[in-house]
Amino acid sequence: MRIFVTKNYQELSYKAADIVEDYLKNSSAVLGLATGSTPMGLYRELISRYENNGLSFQNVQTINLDEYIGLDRNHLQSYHTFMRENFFSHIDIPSHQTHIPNGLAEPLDVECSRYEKLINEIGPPDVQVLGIGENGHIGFNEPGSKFSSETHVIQLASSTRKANARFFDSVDQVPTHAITMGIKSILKSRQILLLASGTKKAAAIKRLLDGGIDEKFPASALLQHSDVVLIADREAWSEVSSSSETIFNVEYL
Ligand SMILES: N[C@@H]1[C@@H](O)[C@H](O)[C@@H](COP(=O)(O)O)O[C@@H]1O
Repeated sequence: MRIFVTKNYQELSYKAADIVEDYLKNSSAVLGLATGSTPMGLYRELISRYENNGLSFQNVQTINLDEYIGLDRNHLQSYHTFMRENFFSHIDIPSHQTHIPNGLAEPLDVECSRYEKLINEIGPPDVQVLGIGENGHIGFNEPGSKFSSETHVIQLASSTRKANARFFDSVDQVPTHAITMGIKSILKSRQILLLASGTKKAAAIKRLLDGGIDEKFPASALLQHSDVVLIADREAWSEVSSSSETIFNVEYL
C-alpha cells in the first residue's frame, strides 16, 4: 500500500484527481466510482479540470459500487441522483457509459448477476475510488461480509443507517438494504484509491493499518490487493501508530 497524507481535505481531493486524471489519458479508461461525502471534492476537482483544462470523459466508462434498494433512480437520495448531481451532469460523459445497480430491479438476484457480469465485461476498473465507513465498510460491505462475495444484497448495519441519516429527513427513511459490489468484485480493480478525511475516520484508518486482515473489518481485505493507494488527510491519519508509519510507505504532502 502506498500512502499519502495531506494537510487537508482540499489537498486530498487534488491528489486523488491527479491520480484519476492519469488514467483518463487512456481514452477508454474504466473508473470505479463511489458515493458519500468523501469523494465529492475529487468530483468537484475533475469537473473543474473538464471546464478549464479540456479534460474529457467522452470515452470513459464508470461503474459505481452500490445503490439503495427501494429508491427510484430519481429519488433525491438515490445514488443515481447523487452521481448525476455531483458529477455526471457536469461533464461530457454519455449517460449510457455510466453504470449503477438498479435498486428497484426484480428479482434482485438477477440484477446482482447482471451487474457482476457487467463488471467483468466492461471492467474491471482501472482504478476504483473508495471511501471507508466508520465501521470499516467499503461499498456497503458491512462487517462480517465474506471476502469471497461478489455483487449481492446486504442488510445495512444500524450504525451505517444512522451515519447516512444526515441525508434523509430521519433515520427511518434510510433504506434497510442495498445492492453492493462484493469485496471480491472490488478487489478485481487494477488499482484501488482509498480516501479518508476527518477525525471521524481516524479510528477506522488506525484499525486498517494496525489491526490485521479480518472479515469483521471489511476494509482490511484491501491489504490483500497489490496496488492500493490510500490518501488520508491529517485528521484521518491522526491515530495511526508510529510502528505502522514505519511499516508502510508513507509520503507527507
Ligand atoms: N456506501 C457508502 C460508502 O461507499 C461510503 O464510502 C461510506 C462513507 O461515506 P462518507 O464518505 O460520507 O463518510 O458510506 C456510504 O454508506
